[in-house]
Amino acid sequence: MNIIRTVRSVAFSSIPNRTLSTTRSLSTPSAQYTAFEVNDKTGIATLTLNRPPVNSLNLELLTEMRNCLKDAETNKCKGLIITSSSNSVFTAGLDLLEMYQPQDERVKSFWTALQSMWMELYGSKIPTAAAINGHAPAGGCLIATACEYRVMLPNFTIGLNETLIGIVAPKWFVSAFLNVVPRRVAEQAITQGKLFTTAEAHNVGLVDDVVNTKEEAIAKCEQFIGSFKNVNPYARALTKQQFRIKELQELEQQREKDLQIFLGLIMQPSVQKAMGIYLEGLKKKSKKQ
Ligand SMILES: CCCCCCCC/C=C\C/C=C/C(=O)SCCNC(=O)CCNC(=O)[C@H](O)C(C)(C)COP(=O)(O)OP(=O)(O)OC[C@H]1O[C@@H](n2cnc3c(N)ncnc32)[C@H](O)[C@@H]1OP(=O)(O)O
Repeated sequence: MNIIRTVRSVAFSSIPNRTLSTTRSLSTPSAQYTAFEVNDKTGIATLTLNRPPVNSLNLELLTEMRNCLKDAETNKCKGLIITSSSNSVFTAGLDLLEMYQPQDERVKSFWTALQSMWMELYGSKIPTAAAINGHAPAGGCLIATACEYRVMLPNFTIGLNETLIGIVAPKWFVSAFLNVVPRRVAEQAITQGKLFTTAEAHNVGLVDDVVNTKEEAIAKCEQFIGSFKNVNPYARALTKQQFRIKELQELEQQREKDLQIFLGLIMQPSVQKAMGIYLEGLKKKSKKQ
Protein backbone atom coordinates (compact mmCIF):
# COMPACT_ATOMS: atom_id res chain seq x y z
CA MET A 1 0.00 0.00 0.00
CA ASN A 2 1.17 3.48 -0.81
CA ILE A 3 1.57 5.22 2.55
CA ILE A 4 2.31 8.94 2.67
CA ARG A 5 4.38 9.89 5.71
CA THR A 6 4.16 13.43 6.92
CA VAL A 7 5.59 14.71 10.15
CA ARG A 8 3.32 17.01 12.08
CA SER A 9 4.23 18.66 15.33
CA VAL A 10 1.53 18.69 17.94
CA ALA A 11 1.99 20.79 21.04
CA PHE A 12 0.65 19.06 24.10
CA SER A 13 1.48 22.07 26.28
CA SER A 14 -2.21 22.61 27.06
CA ILE A 15 -2.41 19.15 28.58
CA PRO A 16 -0.91 18.98 32.06
CA ASN A 17 1.87 16.51 32.91
CA ARG A 18 2.73 15.82 29.34
CA THR A 19 6.01 16.48 27.64
CA LEU A 20 6.18 17.96 24.16
CA SER A 21 5.74 15.23 21.63
CA THR A 22 5.21 14.74 17.93
CA THR A 23 2.75 12.74 15.96
CA ARG A 24 3.29 11.24 12.55
CA SER A 25 0.27 11.27 10.28
CA LEU A 26 0.23 8.15 8.18
CA SER A 27 -2.50 8.33 5.66
CA THR A 28 -3.31 6.75 2.37
CA PRO A 29 -3.80 9.25 -0.45
CA SER A 30 -7.46 8.28 -0.60
CA ALA A 31 -8.14 8.62 3.14
CA GLN A 32 -11.27 10.73 3.31
CA TYR A 33 -13.08 9.69 6.45
CA THR A 34 -10.28 8.90 8.88
CA ALA A 35 -7.23 10.52 10.41
CA PHE A 36 -4.42 8.23 11.47
CA GLU A 37 -1.56 9.44 13.62
CA VAL A 38 1.27 7.79 15.47
CA ASN A 39 2.70 9.44 18.58
CA ASP A 40 6.49 9.29 18.14
CA LYS A 41 7.09 9.30 21.87
CA THR A 42 4.70 6.53 22.88
CA GLY A 43 4.47 4.62 19.61
CA ILE A 44 0.70 4.55 20.03
CA ALA A 45 -1.52 5.07 16.96
CA THR A 46 -4.80 6.97 17.01
CA LEU A 47 -7.50 6.37 14.45
CA THR A 48 -10.04 9.20 14.39
CA LEU A 49 -13.34 8.54 12.65
CA ASN A 50 -14.25 11.61 10.64
CA ARG A 51 -17.32 11.15 8.51
CA PRO A 52 -19.74 13.94 9.48
CA PRO A 53 -22.38 14.25 10.60
CA VAL A 54 -22.49 10.97 12.56
CA ASN A 55 -19.60 8.75 11.35
CA SER A 56 -22.05 6.20 9.98
CA LEU A 57 -20.05 3.25 8.73
CA ASN A 58 -20.26 2.96 4.96
CA LEU A 59 -18.10 0.81 2.68
CA GLU A 60 -15.42 3.50 2.25
CA LEU A 61 -15.10 4.24 5.98
CA LEU A 62 -14.86 0.53 6.80
CA THR A 63 -12.15 0.12 4.15
CA GLU A 64 -10.18 3.05 5.57
CA MET A 65 -10.46 1.62 9.08
CA ARG A 66 -9.01 -1.65 7.79
CA ASN A 67 -6.12 0.23 6.16
CA CYS A 68 -5.36 2.11 9.39
CA LEU A 69 -5.36 -1.07 11.43
CA LYS A 70 -3.02 -2.68 8.94
CA ASP A 71 -0.73 0.38 9.05
CA ALA A 72 -0.65 0.26 12.87
CA GLU A 73 0.36 -3.39 12.82
CA THR A 74 2.87 -3.04 9.96
CA ASN A 75 4.48 -0.06 11.70
CA LYS A 76 4.70 -2.11 14.91
CA CYS A 77 2.74 0.47 16.88
CA LYS A 78 2.47 -0.16 20.62
CA GLY A 79 -1.30 0.00 20.40
CA LEU A 80 -4.27 1.55 18.66
CA ILE A 81 -6.84 4.01 20.01
CA ILE A 82 -10.11 4.57 18.16
CA THR A 83 -11.99 7.81 18.69
CA SER A 84 -14.18 10.33 16.83
CA SER A 85 -13.75 13.86 15.55
CA SER A 86 -17.35 14.61 16.55
CA ASN A 87 -18.22 16.07 19.95
CA SER A 88 -21.39 14.03 20.26
CA VAL A 89 -21.19 10.86 18.18
CA PHE A 90 -18.54 8.12 18.33
CA THR A 91 -20.29 6.42 15.43
CA ALA A 92 -24.00 6.02 14.67
CA GLY A 93 -23.27 2.44 13.60
CA LEU A 94 -23.76 1.03 10.16
CA ASP A 95 -24.82 3.46 7.47
CA LEU A 96 -28.49 2.60 7.08
CA LEU A 97 -28.36 3.92 3.52
CA GLU A 98 -26.06 0.99 2.65
CA MET A 99 -28.86 -1.39 3.65
CA TYR A 100 -31.97 0.52 2.63
CA GLN A 101 -32.96 -0.22 -0.99
CA PRO A 102 -29.40 -1.40 -1.65
CA GLN A 103 -27.58 -2.29 -4.85
CA ASP A 104 -26.68 -5.96 -4.98
CA GLU A 105 -22.88 -5.82 -5.45
CA ARG A 106 -22.38 -2.79 -3.21
CA VAL A 107 -24.28 -4.27 -0.26
CA LYS A 108 -22.30 -7.51 -0.55
CA SER A 109 -18.99 -5.60 -0.53
CA PHE A 110 -20.26 -3.52 2.39
CA TRP A 111 -21.09 -6.53 4.58
CA THR A 112 -17.89 -8.36 3.59
CA ALA A 113 -15.84 -5.27 4.55
CA LEU A 114 -17.64 -5.10 7.90
CA GLN A 115 -16.88 -8.77 8.58
CA SER A 116 -13.20 -8.23 7.69
CA MET A 117 -12.87 -5.03 9.72
CA TRP A 118 -14.37 -6.73 12.76
CA MET A 119 -12.19 -9.84 12.49
CA GLU A 120 -9.05 -7.72 12.04
CA LEU A 121 -9.88 -5.44 14.97
CA TYR A 122 -11.14 -8.16 17.32
CA GLY A 123 -8.13 -10.35 16.52
CA SER A 124 -5.55 -7.57 16.30
CA LYS A 125 -2.12 -8.48 17.69
CA ILE A 126 -1.63 -5.03 19.23
CA PRO A 127 -3.54 -3.65 22.23
CA THR A 128 -6.69 -1.78 21.18
CA ALA A 129 -8.74 0.80 23.07
CA ALA A 130 -11.82 2.88 22.35
CA ALA A 131 -12.11 6.48 23.55
CA ILE A 132 -15.89 6.76 23.20
CA ASN A 133 -16.50 10.49 23.03
CA GLY A 134 -20.12 10.30 21.86
CA HIS A 135 -23.07 8.01 21.17
CA ALA A 136 -22.18 4.48 20.09
CA PRO A 137 -25.31 2.57 19.02
CA ALA A 138 -25.26 -0.80 17.21
CA GLY A 139 -22.20 -0.87 14.91
CA GLY A 140 -20.63 1.76 17.21
CA CYS A 141 -20.97 -0.64 20.12
CA LEU A 142 -19.58 -3.41 17.88
CA ILE A 143 -16.38 -1.42 17.31
CA ALA A 144 -16.07 -0.53 20.99
CA THR A 145 -16.51 -4.11 22.16
CA ALA A 146 -14.02 -5.38 19.59
CA CYS A 147 -11.39 -3.33 21.44
CA GLU A 148 -9.76 -4.56 24.64
CA TYR A 149 -10.54 -1.47 26.68
CA ARG A 150 -13.28 1.17 26.62
CA VAL A 151 -13.51 4.59 28.25
CA MET A 152 -16.54 6.80 27.70
CA LEU A 153 -17.59 10.40 28.23
CA PRO A 154 -20.74 11.08 30.34
CA ASN A 155 -24.31 11.45 29.08
CA PHE A 156 -24.01 9.45 25.87
CA THR A 157 -25.51 6.08 24.93
CA ILE A 158 -24.13 2.73 23.83
CA GLY A 159 -25.66 -0.66 23.07
CA LEU A 160 -27.08 -3.00 20.46
CA ASN A 161 -30.42 -1.43 19.47
CA GLU A 162 -30.98 -3.44 16.27
CA THR A 163 -34.33 -4.93 17.32
CA LEU A 164 -35.80 -1.42 17.51
CA ILE A 165 -35.02 -0.99 13.80
CA GLY A 166 -36.56 -4.37 12.99
CA ILE A 167 -33.20 -6.03 12.34
CA VAL A 168 -31.19 -8.56 14.31
CA ALA A 169 -27.74 -8.18 15.85
CA PRO A 170 -25.73 -11.04 14.29
CA LYS A 171 -24.16 -13.64 16.57
CA TRP A 172 -20.68 -12.11 16.25
CA PHE A 173 -21.99 -8.69 17.36
CA VAL A 174 -23.39 -10.42 20.44
CA SER A 175 -20.31 -12.54 21.18
CA ALA A 176 -18.06 -9.54 21.76
CA PHE A 177 -20.77 -7.90 23.90
CA LEU A 178 -20.86 -11.09 26.00
CA ASN A 179 -17.15 -10.73 26.74
CA VAL A 180 -17.90 -7.71 28.88
CA VAL A 181 -21.54 -7.92 30.01
CA PRO A 182 -23.11 -10.78 32.00
CA ARG A 183 -25.23 -13.10 29.85
CA ARG A 184 -28.56 -12.30 31.52
CA VAL A 185 -28.02 -8.54 31.24
CA ALA A 186 -26.96 -8.97 27.61
CA GLU A 187 -29.98 -11.10 26.61
CA GLN A 188 -32.43 -8.68 28.16
CA ALA A 189 -30.74 -5.59 26.76
CA ILE A 190 -30.24 -6.87 23.21
CA THR A 191 -33.75 -8.28 22.87
CA GLN A 192 -35.12 -4.93 24.08
CA GLY A 193 -32.74 -2.97 21.84
CA LYS A 194 -31.61 -1.12 24.96
CA LEU A 195 -29.17 1.74 24.72
CA PHE A 196 -27.28 2.13 28.00
CA THR A 197 -26.41 5.59 29.28
CA THR A 198 -22.72 6.04 30.06
CA ALA A 199 -23.40 5.52 33.78
CA GLU A 200 -25.44 2.35 33.12
CA ALA A 201 -22.81 1.03 30.73
CA HIS A 202 -20.14 1.53 33.37
CA ASN A 203 -22.32 -0.19 35.93
CA VAL A 204 -22.75 -3.37 33.86
CA GLY A 205 -19.12 -3.45 32.64
CA LEU A 206 -19.82 -2.43 29.06
CA VAL A 207 -17.31 0.38 29.55
CA ASP A 208 -14.31 0.21 31.86
CA ASP A 209 -13.98 3.86 32.83
CA VAL A 210 -15.79 7.18 32.59
CA VAL A 211 -13.97 10.50 32.22
CA ASN A 212 -15.10 14.04 31.44
CA THR A 213 -13.04 15.05 28.41
CA LYS A 214 -11.72 13.52 25.21
CA GLU A 215 -8.15 14.32 26.31
CA GLU A 216 -8.69 12.38 29.53
CA ALA A 217 -10.19 9.51 27.55
CA ILE A 218 -7.15 9.35 25.25
CA ALA A 219 -4.85 9.50 28.30
CA LYS A 220 -6.76 6.58 29.89
CA CYS A 221 -6.39 4.57 26.68
CA GLU A 222 -2.67 5.36 26.61
CA GLN A 223 -2.42 4.24 30.22
CA PHE A 224 -4.14 0.94 29.35
CA ILE A 225 -1.85 0.35 26.38
CA GLY A 226 1.16 1.39 28.48
CA SER A 227 0.25 -1.28 31.05
CA PHE A 228 1.69 -3.85 28.64
CA LYS A 229 5.12 -2.21 28.46
CA ASN A 230 6.82 -5.00 30.38
CA VAL A 231 4.95 -7.76 28.59
CA ASN A 232 6.43 -9.62 25.65
CA PRO A 233 4.28 -8.55 22.64
CA TYR A 234 4.38 -11.99 21.06
CA ALA A 235 3.29 -13.72 24.27
CA ARG A 236 0.61 -11.05 24.72
CA ALA A 237 -0.76 -11.51 21.22
CA LEU A 238 -0.92 -15.29 21.51
CA THR A 239 -2.62 -15.03 24.88
CA LYS A 240 -5.19 -12.59 23.48
CA GLN A 241 -5.75 -14.96 20.57
CA GLN A 242 -6.56 -17.81 22.96
CA PHE A 243 -9.41 -15.73 24.36
CA ARG A 244 -10.75 -14.66 20.97
CA ILE A 245 -10.00 -17.46 18.51
CA LYS A 246 -13.37 -19.22 18.88
CA GLU A 247 -15.46 -16.26 17.69
CA LEU A 248 -12.95 -15.46 14.94
CA GLN A 249 -12.93 -19.00 13.58
CA GLU A 250 -16.70 -19.21 13.79
CA LEU A 251 -17.18 -16.15 11.59
CA GLU A 252 -14.29 -17.05 9.25
CA GLN A 253 -15.83 -20.46 8.58
CA GLN A 254 -19.35 -19.03 8.18
CA ARG A 255 -18.58 -15.86 6.23
CA GLU A 256 -20.57 -16.76 3.13
CA LYS A 257 -23.47 -18.13 5.16
CA ASP A 258 -23.43 -15.01 7.36
CA LEU A 259 -23.56 -12.84 4.22
CA GLN A 260 -26.50 -14.80 2.82
CA ILE A 261 -28.39 -14.58 6.13
CA PHE A 262 -27.75 -10.83 6.24
CA LEU A 263 -28.97 -10.35 2.66
CA GLY A 264 -31.99 -12.60 3.26
CA LEU A 265 -33.00 -10.58 6.31
CA ILE A 266 -32.48 -7.05 5.04
CA MET A 267 -34.11 -7.77 1.67
CA GLN A 268 -37.38 -8.82 3.29
CA PRO A 269 -40.05 -6.25 2.37
CA SER A 270 -41.11 -5.88 6.03
CA VAL A 271 -37.51 -5.15 7.06
CA GLN A 272 -37.06 -2.63 4.24
CA LYS A 273 -40.30 -0.96 5.31
CA ALA A 274 -39.20 -0.80 8.98
CA MET A 275 -35.81 0.62 7.97
CA GLY A 276 -37.49 3.24 5.76
CA ILE A 277 -39.74 4.34 8.64
CA TYR A 278 -36.76 4.47 11.03
CA LEU A 279 -34.71 6.56 8.58
CA GLU A 280 -37.65 8.88 8.03
CA GLY A 281 -37.94 9.35 11.81
CA LEU A 282 -34.24 10.21 12.05
CA LYS A 283 -34.57 12.76 9.26
CA LYS A 284 -37.66 14.38 10.81
CA LYS A 285 -35.88 14.62 14.17
CA SER A 286 -32.80 16.09 12.47
CA LYS A 287 -34.91 18.77 10.69
CA LYS A 288 -36.61 19.79 13.98
CA GLN A 289 -33.25 20.47 15.67
C1 LIG B 1 -30.87 -14.72 12.60
C2 LIG B 1 -29.64 -13.88 12.41
C3 LIG B 1 -29.90 -12.80 11.44
C4 LIG B 1 -28.70 -11.89 11.28
C5 LIG B 1 -29.04 -10.82 10.28
C6 LIG B 1 -28.09 -9.68 10.33
C7 LIG B 1 -28.73 -8.40 9.89
C8 LIG B 1 -28.23 -7.28 10.73
C9 LIG B 1 -27.96 -6.11 9.96
C10 LIG B 1 -27.37 -5.05 10.45
C11 LIG B 1 -26.94 -4.77 11.84
C12 LIG B 1 -27.04 -3.27 12.03
C13 LIG B 1 -26.20 -2.57 12.70
C14 LIG B 1 -26.29 -1.07 12.75
O1 LIG B 1 -25.36 -0.44 13.16
S1 LIG B 1 -27.70 -0.29 12.14
C15 LIG B 1 -27.52 1.41 12.59
C16 LIG B 1 -28.02 1.65 13.97
N1 LIG B 1 -27.85 3.02 14.36
C17 LIG B 1 -28.78 3.74 14.95
O2 LIG B 1 -29.87 3.28 15.22
C18 LIG B 1 -28.43 5.18 15.26
C19 LIG B 1 -29.29 6.11 14.50
N2 LIG B 1 -28.88 7.48 14.77
C20 LIG B 1 -29.14 8.14 15.91
O3 LIG B 1 -29.76 7.65 16.83
C21 LIG B 1 -28.67 9.56 15.99
O4 LIG B 1 -28.33 9.98 14.70
C22 LIG B 1 -27.45 9.76 16.90
C23 LIG B 1 -27.89 9.63 18.37
C24 LIG B 1 -26.34 8.77 16.60
C25 LIG B 1 -26.90 11.19 16.69
O5 LIG B 1 -27.91 12.13 16.88
P1 LIG B 1 -27.77 13.61 16.27
O6 LIG B 1 -26.43 14.12 16.53
O7 LIG B 1 -28.94 14.38 16.79
O8 LIG B 1 -27.85 13.40 14.70
P2 LIG B 1 -29.15 13.21 13.81
O9 LIG B 1 -30.01 12.13 14.39
O10 LIG B 1 -29.81 14.52 13.63
O11 LIG B 1 -28.57 12.66 12.45
C26 LIG B 1 -27.90 13.51 11.53
C27 LIG B 1 -28.04 12.92 10.14
O12 LIG B 1 -27.44 11.62 10.11
C28 LIG B 1 -28.39 10.64 9.66
N3 LIG B 1 -28.11 9.36 10.35
C29 LIG B 1 -28.05 9.13 11.65
N4 LIG B 1 -27.72 7.86 11.90
C30 LIG B 1 -27.55 7.26 10.71
C31 LIG B 1 -27.19 5.94 10.30
N5 LIG B 1 -26.90 4.96 11.17
N6 LIG B 1 -27.12 5.70 8.98
C32 LIG B 1 -27.39 6.65 8.07
N7 LIG B 1 -27.73 7.92 8.39
C33 LIG B 1 -27.80 8.21 9.70
C34 LIG B 1 -29.73 11.24 10.06
O13 LIG B 1 -30.76 10.67 9.28
C35 LIG B 1 -29.52 12.70 9.75
O14 LIG B 1 -29.58 12.83 8.33
P3 LIG B 1 -30.11 14.19 7.63
O15 LIG B 1 -31.51 14.40 8.12
O16 LIG B 1 -30.04 13.89 6.17
O17 LIG B 1 -29.17 15.26 8.09
